[in-house]
This record gives sequence, structure tokens and C-alpha cells, in this order.
Amino acid sequence: MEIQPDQIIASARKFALGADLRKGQQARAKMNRAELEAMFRKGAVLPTARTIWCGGQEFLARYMFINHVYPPSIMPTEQLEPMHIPDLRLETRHEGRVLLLRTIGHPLSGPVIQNAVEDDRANVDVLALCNIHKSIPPNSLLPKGAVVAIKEPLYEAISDGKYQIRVDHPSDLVFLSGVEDYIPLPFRSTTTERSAADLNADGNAASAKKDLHAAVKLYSEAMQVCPDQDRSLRAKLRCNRAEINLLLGRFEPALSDAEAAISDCRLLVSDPMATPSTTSTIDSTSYFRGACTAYGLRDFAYARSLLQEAQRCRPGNKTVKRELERTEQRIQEEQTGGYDFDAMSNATSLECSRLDFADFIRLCEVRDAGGHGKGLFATTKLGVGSLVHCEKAFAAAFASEEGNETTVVYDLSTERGNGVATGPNVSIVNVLMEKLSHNPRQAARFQALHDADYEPKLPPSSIDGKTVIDSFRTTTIATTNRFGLPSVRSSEKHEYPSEHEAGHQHNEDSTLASSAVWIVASHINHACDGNVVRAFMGDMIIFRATREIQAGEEILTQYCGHQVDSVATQAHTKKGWGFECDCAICQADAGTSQAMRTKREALVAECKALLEEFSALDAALQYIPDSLFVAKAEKLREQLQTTYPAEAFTNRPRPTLNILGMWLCQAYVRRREWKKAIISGKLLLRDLGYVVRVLTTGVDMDYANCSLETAAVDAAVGASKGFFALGNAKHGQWFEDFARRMWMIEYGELRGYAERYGRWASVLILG
Ligand SMILES: C[S@@+](CC[C@H](N)C(=O)[O-])C[C@H]1O[C@@H](n2cnc3c(N)ncnc32)[C@H](O)[C@@H]1O
Repeated sequence: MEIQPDQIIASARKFALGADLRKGQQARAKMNRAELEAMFRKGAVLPTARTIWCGGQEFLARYMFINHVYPPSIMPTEQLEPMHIPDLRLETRHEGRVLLLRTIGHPLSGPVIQNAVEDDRANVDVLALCNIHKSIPPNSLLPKGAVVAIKEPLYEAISDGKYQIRVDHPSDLVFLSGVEDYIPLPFRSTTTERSAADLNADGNAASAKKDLHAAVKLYSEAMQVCPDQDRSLRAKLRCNRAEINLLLGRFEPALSDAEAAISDCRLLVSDPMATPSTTSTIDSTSYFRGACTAYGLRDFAYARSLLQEAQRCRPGNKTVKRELERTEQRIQEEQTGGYDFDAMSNATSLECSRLDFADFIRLCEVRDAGGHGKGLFATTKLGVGSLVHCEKAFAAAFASEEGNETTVVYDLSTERGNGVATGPNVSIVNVLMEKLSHNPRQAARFQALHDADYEPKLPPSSIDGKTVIDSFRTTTIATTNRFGLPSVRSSEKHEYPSEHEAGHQHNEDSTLASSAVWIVASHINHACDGNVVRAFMGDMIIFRATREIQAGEEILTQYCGHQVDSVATQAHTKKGWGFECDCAICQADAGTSQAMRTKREALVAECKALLEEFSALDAALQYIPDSLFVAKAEKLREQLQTTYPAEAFTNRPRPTLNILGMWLCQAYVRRREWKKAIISGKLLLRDLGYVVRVLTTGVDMDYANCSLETAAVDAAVGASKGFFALGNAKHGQWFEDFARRMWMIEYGELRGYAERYGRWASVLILG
């Protein structure tokens, strides 16, 4: 049976209303220890996810609902008053209190990680950790027998009649070593202290088994017991831990370890106990680790200087030489924007979406954009098609990496989900929480992004050895700033609009189940007629100018596709991003009467029906549209045009005309009606805001008010084929060059062009 997301959300909302009525009460009929032990026995698995239908597609999805929004605890554990499980009250956050618990089962992992827990009086319950990145093995997080503090816990009923202590902010859970003096006696650790060398050896063994989280923990424990005077072992431990943190993407702690190891090595040189060969090995390793982490933090200049030091320690080392060359290439890219886009495209695949390229962000700057908050502005004049900005994602979650089982997180208080309205979305928030929690300086950059006035704004701080990050604020920032992106690249066949669909890929396109956040690009504000378009290759976002941009001009992009009119567009931007678009197209449409809008809406529905009818025939037969179809389409197009007040829309895009315009261009090519192919191509370009003048001497094109979409390429291909067929090779070539150039701007590369327009040609041969 098909289940729609709306049904799931409605039943969760009903449940949450019921649960709120029990706020402050004690839980009744809870599971006992035996039941919990059975549920969390070794090897147990959660029931599989439910199949749901979303955006016309079938998905396996798990749902997680947020009913309470609250900030993370900023209190150190020892300053909180201990409580016990029976003190917990439903739907309540227990401020100023702490639960000291021990896990008694084996963790289960779904949208959250759960385990059974007990307090020191043998009361039991369920603990649930939210916002945990899937790369963290549940068993390394909540293994049986772990002693943890849950700061200012939230207790809630969950929809299947059970209860849970819910942790939304990872820093609200603190692992205890068992020696803290506030720990209840039954939870005290009885193990004897082990030497740093033994712990280091265990860390190495865990690392060899790719148990990275265990390895970091062991090296950290070794650091704690390593004698200060054993500088050689300290430096080794730091290098080892840096290597593992590097693999885990925890670059900031990795860099501080590498830098501390470098300082240790400086002291080792003058240490009579240390042998020169050991010192030299540790020395070059620490420089190399430092360089790799600086590279991971995208500080390529610093990475280069550390690699040069590593090279000094180990002249002729091939790995160092190779890394130095790679780093030089990144420095070149960030200075000149001279990317090898073919290499970028070729490097991108379903299996590899995270690319190794630098950012080119030198041509723009972030500054105040008046009523639009901050914005991105050109610092230099940029020509049509020029590369404006290219950036690697700060954090990305790819549907291809996540598999087809998706977690849909839905906030019942804000009625917002991570893509639930139009399609499941993999969890960018979990990716962000992992990155921010271990890279506080990076967290500060992310938290400076637009947060839709979220309160409270807690700066990243370290409490109980953990970086405090508010997962709800992170979700808000991610929702406001992320872009939906294709799993591979924009030019993939299935990622660009089919011939009957106009518009860009945008955030709410259900095919774009992946999403990512780019720090600098997040400052770009919206306009329906933006002056740049974005393309994606893996996790790189590429903006090119669709028209000439003056120095000092604001860079603007389309967040979402065109709606039927400005009222609908403004309602859409208001709902999604909290503002009403006031771009030139929306302003031009403001004078359109309500009667005209209603008429337009009805005509757009008619267009869609007509083109769907045609699609069904076309798919089966490679059908050449007959004259009746074409006449109907032409008439509809003319009627639609009358719904745009002529004066207000002179040289302005009339977005709803694109759908029919694209279809007509192709239809005339298929029917070999070459004059009409040229006329409809020119008309469509005009409807996109280009001013085209075809003179005997050449073609004159004014881009000033254009809105670049695939429709522009279709229009130019139609005109080009028409001119060539009628023997005007000069104009035919001009439009073909224009078509390729527009494709390149829109998709960042020519890949996909031949495939799309080759199909037009193959239909011709058949016809
Ligand atoms: C991705 S951020 C863009 C950068 C943002 N202006 C800032 O200050 O960081 C999206 C937010 O910018 C604002 N914004 C974007 N385009 C706008 C527009 N055309 N008019 C008014 N506000 C806009 C809205 O507040 C929106 O939620």
C-alpha cells in the first residue's frame, strides 16, 4: 500500500498533541529490564524502514520527529545536580540536572542510536542519540557497559507506546572514564592503569583494523598517562592520533597534534637520549601530517610550507614530492580559476562525489546588501559566461552514498523537514554536526551564515572537553543555506529538465535528494532573473555569468524555479526562505490583474495536459507532432502571451511561455519546418528576455535582461538547424556557437549537449 509522507506526518502530529497533554507526568507501563535486555540483545536489528511515496517515487525511509526545540547544555557535568530515572517527567527538559547512566544492552541504529540504560539504583530506560553521523559505528559510541552523563535531559513518549531519554545535541552526552569523583560507586572503574606504550600499541592495532574511533580513544588515553619527559613517545602519539583524526575529517585537532609534535621534535633535537634517526623520522612525519591536515582545512599555502619542511627532513621522498605538486596545483586554481573542468567532470562519479579542487572566490566579496541582509558582490567587471565563483562544499550529503534508505527528519514545531515536502533528503545535518563538533573554528564560519534570526545564538565553546553545537540552529542554518544538487553532475541526462520542463534544478526538486552547504556561495541572494547560474560537479559548485556584471554589482541566482505568477513566486520564497521576491520579473508582474492571473493559471494547466498527451505518444513512437498538435500549441502560446501586460514585459522574461516555446522549437525541427524553427527560436529567446536582432551582416544579442535556462539552448539549436537547412551557414553557425556557449554556462561543461540535441537529429532521420 502506498503511504504518503503527509499521512505519516499527520499521525505524528496527532501523537505529539496527545503527548503534550501528559507533559510533566511520570511515564506509565514502562518496559522492564528483561524486556529491554531482549530488545537490545546482541545482534538485534531494528524493523526495516517503511516504504513511502514521495515526489512520484518510491523510497525506503525512516522518520524522525522533533517535537521539542531547546538549546544544548552549557553547564559542566560536575555543576549539575544528579537525578535518577524515576525523577524524569514526560515532555520535559530537566534544566540544571544530570543523569549518570550505564548502558546495559547493545546499541541499535536507525534514524537515532538507541541503547538500554540503567542508573545506579537499577532503574532502566531507553537512551536515544540523535544527529549522529552514519560513519560512527554505534558500538563505538554506546557499547555495552559505557558510563555516560546526560546533561539536562529531555524525556519523551515515542509513538509506539515507549519512552526515551532523547539527546539532540551530541555535547549533552559526556562519556565518563569511571574515575570522576562524582560518579556513583557502582559505576566506578576498577581497571588498573596501563602504560602509554601499551595503549599506543593497542591504538596501532585498532588502527590496523580500521577501528578509527577506538584508535583515537586509545591514543588519547595514552597521552593522558604519557610522562612529560618522554618527548619521543609523546610526539609519536600525537602523530598517530593526528593520522586517525585526519582520516575522520577532524582536521583541527589533527593540526594541533601535528604542530605540537613539531614543537616536541624541536626539543628532541637537543635531547641526548633521542637518537638522530628517530628524531628525523618523527620530525618529517609531523611536518607531513601537519601538511595533510592544513590541506584538509584548505590552507594550501600553509600546507606547502609544511611540505617543504618535510622535504628538507627527507630529501627525495616521493610521497612528499607528489603532495607538493598537488598542493601547487590547488594554489594555482585558487589564484587563477584555471581549472581543468574536463578532469573535474571525469573525476566525478556516483562512487566519487567529493572532489579535490581548490576554491576560486577572488572575484567577489561579501558585503551588506541592504534589505536583503548580506550579499555577494563582484569586485571586477565580468563578461557573459565568465567563471564568477567556484567552491567546494563545506559539507555535503549525497543520496548515492547514503543508499536508498533515507531518514526524513521533520520538525513538528516549524512544520519543516529535511526535504519532506517534495522528496526525501539525506541528512546534511548529521554530516554538519560531525564536522562542527570536531572543528570549532570551521563551526564559527558556518554559524556566521544567515540563521533566519534563530535564538539563542551560542558561540562554539568547549565544555567537558566537547564542542557545544546547537543541532536545531545547525538545522535552521542548513535549511536556509543549502542547495539541492545532483548526485553526480548537472549535465547528467536525468538531471536536466526534460524537453517539456523549463526551469533550473532547484532546492525542492524531488530528483535532487542530495544537498550541500557552501560557505561563500551561501551569501548569494535570490532573483528570478539572476545574473549567474549554478552548475554542479560532485561537491563543487560553479557559478558563471549569464550577462555582463559590473564591478560592484550584486551576484544573484535563482533559488527556485518560476511559479505561474509573481504572487505564487513570492508566496513560495516566503515559505521557503522568509522573503518575498522583488526582482524585475516580479515587479513587472505586479500590475497583472487577478483575472489575467487566473486565466494564465488555467492556460498553463492546459499546456501541461497537452504536452503530457504528446509525451505519451512520443515515448512509444518517436512521434513527429502532427499539424493539429502544433496548431493547438501555437494557439495556447499566443493566449498565454496575452496574460503578460505588454508594456511591463517589454524585454522582460515571461517565464510560463518557456514550456511551450521549447516544445515548439523541437516540433518544427522534427517537422522540417525550417522557417518556423527560426521564428520560434527567436520568439523563445525573446520570451527569455534576450533581445535578438538578426541582420544580414550577423546577429546582435542583448543579454541585459535575460534569464538563462535550457530553453535558451533549445531556442538557439532550433534557429541554428533552421538557418543551416535553408542554406544560411553563417547564421546557422552563429546560433550553434551561441547554443553551445549557453549550455556550457548552464551546466559547466559541454557533456550532455550532443546527447540531448543528437536526439532531435535522430528523430529527423526516422521521420
Ligand atoms: C542563503 S541566504 C543569502 C544570504 C543572506 N542574505 C545573508 O545575509 O547571509 C538566504 C536568505 O537571504 C535573504 N534573501 C535572499 N534573497 C533575498 C531577496 N531577493 N530579498 C530579500 N531577502 C533575500 C533571505 O533572508 C533568505 O532567507
